[in-house]
Amino acid sequence: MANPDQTWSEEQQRVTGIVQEIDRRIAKLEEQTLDVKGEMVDIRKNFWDDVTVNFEDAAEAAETYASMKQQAELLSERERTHAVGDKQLKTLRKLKSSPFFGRIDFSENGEPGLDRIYLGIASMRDKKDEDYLIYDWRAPVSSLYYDYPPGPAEYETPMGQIEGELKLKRQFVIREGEIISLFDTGVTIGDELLQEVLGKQSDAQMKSIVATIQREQNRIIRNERSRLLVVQGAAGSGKTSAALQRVAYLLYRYRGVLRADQIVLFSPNPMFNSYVATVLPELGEENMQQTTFQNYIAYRLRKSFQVEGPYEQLEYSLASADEPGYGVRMEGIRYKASAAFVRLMDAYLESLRTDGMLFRNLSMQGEQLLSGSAIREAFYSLDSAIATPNRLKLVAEWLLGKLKERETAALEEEWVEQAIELLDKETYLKAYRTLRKKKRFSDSSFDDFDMEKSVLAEYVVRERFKPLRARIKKLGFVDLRGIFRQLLADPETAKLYAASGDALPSCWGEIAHATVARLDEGFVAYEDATPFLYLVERIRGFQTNTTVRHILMDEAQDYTAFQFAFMKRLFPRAKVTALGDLNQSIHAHSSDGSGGFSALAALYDPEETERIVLTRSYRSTRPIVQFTSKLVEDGDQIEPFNRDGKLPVLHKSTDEAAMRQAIVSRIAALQADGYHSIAVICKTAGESAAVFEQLAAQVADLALLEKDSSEFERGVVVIPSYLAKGVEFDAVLVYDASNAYGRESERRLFYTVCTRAMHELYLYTASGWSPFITDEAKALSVTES
Ligand SMILES: Nc1ncnc2c1ncn2[C@@H]1O[C@H](COP(=O)(O)OP(=O)(O)OP(=O)(O)O)[C@@H](O)[C@H]1O
Repeated sequence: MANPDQTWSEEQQRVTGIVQEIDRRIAKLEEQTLDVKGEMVDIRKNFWDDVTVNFEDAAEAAETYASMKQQAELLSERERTHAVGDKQLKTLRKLKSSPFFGRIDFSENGEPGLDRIYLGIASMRDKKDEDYLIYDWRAPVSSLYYDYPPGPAEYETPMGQIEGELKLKRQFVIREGEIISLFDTGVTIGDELLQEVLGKQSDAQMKSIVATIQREQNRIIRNERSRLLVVQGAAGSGKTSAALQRVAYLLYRYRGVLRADQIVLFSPNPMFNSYVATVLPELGEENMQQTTFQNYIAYRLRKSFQVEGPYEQLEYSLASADEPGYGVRMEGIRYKASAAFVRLMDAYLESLRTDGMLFRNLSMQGEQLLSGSAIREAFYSLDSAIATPNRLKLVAEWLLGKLKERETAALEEEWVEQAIELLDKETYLKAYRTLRKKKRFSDSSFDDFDMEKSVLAEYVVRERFKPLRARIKKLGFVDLRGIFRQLLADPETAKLYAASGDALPSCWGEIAHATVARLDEGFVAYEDATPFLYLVERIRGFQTNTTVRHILMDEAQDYTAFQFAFMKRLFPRAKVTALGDLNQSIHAHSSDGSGGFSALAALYDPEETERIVLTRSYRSTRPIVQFTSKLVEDGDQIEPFNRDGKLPVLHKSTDEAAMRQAIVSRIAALQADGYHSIAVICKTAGESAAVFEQLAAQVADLALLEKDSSEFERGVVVIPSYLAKGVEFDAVLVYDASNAYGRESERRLFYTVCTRAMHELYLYTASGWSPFITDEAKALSVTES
């Protein structure tokens, strides 16, 4: 920096100038929006005064309708203008506090002069609307800021590559229109600002990282080429942050074409949704749709079955090791998640083209109209080259024809007359109106007794057959549960469809038997839910969603090969961003690697697939990252961001009561140090509830987080291990870090738990230590008792 004081004062002058301009615009916009608001209120208040209501004849009614429509359009146009003004106001108010966070000076090859570019959360032009005072961080030129140190640099624009030299890169922290700090940076985004941001205490809400996006993260954010973008990133490497910034980028890049509701973020649980909900609004964008895969499954199956959720399955896998059938179920969970099972199911579905479809009898009030085997015959008499869903549609049409014949015959039946007599006045009138609408008769002809009778008979019969008609239209005559069950009822059946080289688990017979028993009780275990739904959709025709253009799957390591295959079919037009960390795979199905990203990548053309690896971890202090990276096998690849802090503490107590007491004292000490977000992480929900009970009396405002909690709370919480995924706390206290985390399948869960800590990490035991805390890890921590 040439002369730091002078630089500072020049930059401050610029800030002040921009703030004045923003003030002017805010005042003008406020006035305008107030006017529009007034007009809206007026229109609403006087809506009916300005509409001439007259329904005397058709012409008058048409005029009334036209004038109502005009008023409504005027109102919605005003509402739109108001919403746009409101959005602009919000952005301006944000810019007012901190107009920009970065500056780059760029000299384009072959062009005279130097472009001085200031970056902020939105663009703003000068008074004359000629030059940019601030560039949006998502503008093409802004990527220079994230991608290059001073020196040769280039960026992509829709018109092609621009090359040149970056002469200066400067960072700012500006609050309430005052520059708090300012520094020129040599490398990528300077450590100073990151130190400051990361050193802060955690919030109940995730924050935007717009000012400090790292180069690798920028590649994720701005990626446009790939159909599938896979991000493998260490714990705390900013996967979720990058995903949210990516949504904001896409909304900017494709503004006018892409709407926020065409982007879906699949997150691990409802609480996580609340945790990330403010990032986009903070950037002046609308939130994308957010959901969980479980939500979708439950929505589709809950009418017919009791469906298990992923966390119930997890609880079982963590807490039921002593129950009979545990080993078999765990093996079943692993196998049913695998790509091998997708292949088996595909082969089975293919075989149904020529044999094996099951149909229900079509009956109504005790009368069988058609037997399942007759329907089956009709199905298989159709050309097997026609896809199953289309064949079913043809069968449905045929059935509707049969139904029509049956309805005609029914018109003469005795029950019809009785039913007509029992019609109440309202139904009678309804029948009259419906038929009049269809112009079956005039007012006078309704007096005709025979006509009336025949019309009412038709009505009565149609009503009686209505549910059956609806069932046929919805293909309810296909015995989907039976078809799924058939694959399992005889364990030998599956062997016919397993691809060569794909062995069935050795205990397949027991797995199949247990699955059938559950199905017969109307219960669908979580591991069966996606395969069953896959079968349903493949047979009936996938209910695809073609409006969604982007899906982002956070914690993607927890999805099964089956779920990936399902999602691809469900959103055929969507690009996919899958973000995960194989070291944090916590579901039992992941232990054979089948839930990993290879299953996902196999679904897409390698040409359209890109993979980005993030190894730098930002969340935790260096001592915590160094400690936690010793808990997993390939941990030495994880690079800590250089932020200092205390060594993790291993606290050993003589018994559980002493352990709880130590935890209570630690919470008090952490609070005295000014930490607000503190988590006691237990292994299971059951243990969390018990620990909460015991601690609640001694820790003020202690909260228990459960799988259905929808808000991520700040403060002191007790939380089960798997729910802490994706979120972070100032300090983490791991309850019972003993052999309770002992099985190899629990290693990643243990790693996930410990990596939730930003500033301080404490592990407690009243017996021995978990085998995952190796001597190397112990050497990187402090032991106390
Ligand atoms: N470029 C960055 N600038 C500032 N903070 C960052 C940056 N990248 C990540 N962080 C911070 O690091 C923390 C972890 O980020 P995030 O939760 O996105 O990581 P993750 O990879 O999704 O983690 P995990 O897999 O462990 O859930 C957050 O507090 C986030 O704000």
